[in-house]
Amino acid sequence: MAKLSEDQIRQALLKLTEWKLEKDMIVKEFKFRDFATSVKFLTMIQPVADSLDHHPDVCIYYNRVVIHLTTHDEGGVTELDIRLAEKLDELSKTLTS
Ligand SMILES: C[C@H](O)[C@H](O)[C@H]1CNC2=NC(N)=NC(=O)C2=N1
Repeated sequence: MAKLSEDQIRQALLKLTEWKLEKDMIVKEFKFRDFATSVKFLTMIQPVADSLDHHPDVCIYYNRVVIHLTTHDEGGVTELDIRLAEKLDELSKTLTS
């Protein structure tokens, strides 16, 4: 899948919640009530990432989960990153509401 231009990425971010463009990645910090919920979020991400064959870079800091998305094979952000970001936003809502 082809790398998106900066304009295309910024346009795509408009339909996402609180994702930022940082160099060749899009980044978001998700906040949960505790560490168990952070870990649960990660376990929910795994099947989605495997089904898309697209995997996030993840850091957990107690109740915060920082996700970096990029397409390693292309060296930048592609439509796959945008698709995964949308799915992560949906998943996170089931844990915070
Ligand atoms: C062989 C496999 O399809 C590739 O290595 C996939 C796996 N998951 C991936 N995830 C991400 N984020 N970028 C990739 O380029 C990528 N490539």
